[in-house]
Amino acid sequence: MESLKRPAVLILGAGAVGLSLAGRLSQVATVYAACRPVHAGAIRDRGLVMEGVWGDRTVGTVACVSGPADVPPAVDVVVVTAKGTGTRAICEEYAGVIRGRPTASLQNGIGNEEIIAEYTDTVIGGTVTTNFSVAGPGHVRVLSESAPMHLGVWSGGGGEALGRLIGIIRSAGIPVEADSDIRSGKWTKALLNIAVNPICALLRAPVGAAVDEEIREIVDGLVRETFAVAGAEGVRLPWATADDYLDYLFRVQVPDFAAVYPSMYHDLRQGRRTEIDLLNGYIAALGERHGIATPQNRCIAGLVRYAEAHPDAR
Ligand SMILES: NC(=O)C1=CN([C@@H]2O[C@H](COP(=O)(O)OP(=O)(O)OC[C@H]3O[C@@H](n4cnc5c(N)ncnc54)[C@H](OP(=O)(O)O)[C@@H]3O)[C@@H](O)[C@H]2O)C=CC1
Ligand SMILES: CC(C)(CO)C(=O)C(=O)O
Repeated sequence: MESLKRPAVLILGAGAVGLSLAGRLSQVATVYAACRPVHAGAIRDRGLVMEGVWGDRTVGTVACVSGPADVPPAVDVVVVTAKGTGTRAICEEYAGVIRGRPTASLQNGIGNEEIIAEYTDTVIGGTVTTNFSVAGPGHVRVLSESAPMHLGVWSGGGGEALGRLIGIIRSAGIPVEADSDIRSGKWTKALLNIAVNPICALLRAPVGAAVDEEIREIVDGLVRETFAVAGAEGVRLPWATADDYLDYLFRVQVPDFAAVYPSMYHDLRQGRRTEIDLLNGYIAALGERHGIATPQNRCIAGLVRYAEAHPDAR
């Protein structure tokens, strides 16, 4: 007989994405969120405040954890939403919890699932094409949503776990689809981040800045180089050519996110390391390996690294 137990989800690295997800999933699951004390304190005091397209509400049922000792054995599935710069550290910290449990990543960039796979057999890759930000302690804002979440088995026999996780997310009312080629899915999402995240972070501009004639030419170069590198890596993207993707980017994605700031913008403003080496920096490094010139990605990655290191430049 099917168990009627409420599923239990642990979210590792709960900030803009993870707390928003925790707020929604807590309608249908028991949710534990590993977050920083500033969020945990506010959430314990008055609940998690959510605003935007995922609903305006205060959620009183998210349980914040401050270390693996706080995590109960009943957890069924783990979802990592830390920045890619913190994936290894959080996997190390929660290694005993992750081991033996299906663990999903909703992070941007390339390389997180490989790290998680060092800690558990069943890894689920994922993407989320929605804009989240932290408005204050224990307070998140969800603005534009452009596509359903995508989840797919990365490694291990995770078909059943994938189905369960999709069921939980869908029953919370979040649009989600199974992706039979999540490696390509991660690259597909990365195209958008490569195209707009560093530019908006450096210019302190929302995504709509990409339509400016001068900026559009740079975006064009970043995307063309990424297509060339993806081709050399044997990644199958849903668009046959860079021009086809650029058409989608400027017709759908840029308008959907025109007024909002991407995650890398917040990283630079707050003096945090960015995910540049999982995005444009990764393309530049792979390009070098394949003998493909990636001057635009090298240039933008260098500018972001400089801004990371020099407070006056951000
Ligand atoms: N924001 C967005 O619109 C979107 C973001 N993404 C991706 O999702 C991922 C998360 O992004 P986002 O939510 O914006 O990032 P945030 O920085 O808002 O959230 C991550 C949170 O995890 C915390 N954290 C890191 N390590 C630990 C730890 N060991 N224990 C407890 N807390 C920890 C961070 O704290 P601290 O900062 O102190 O390290 C931070 O509060 C990224 O890969 C991003 O690119 C994907 C789609 C949209
Ligand atoms: C889709 C987008 C641009 C939403 O903000 C994102 O992935 C990010 O901010 O990193």
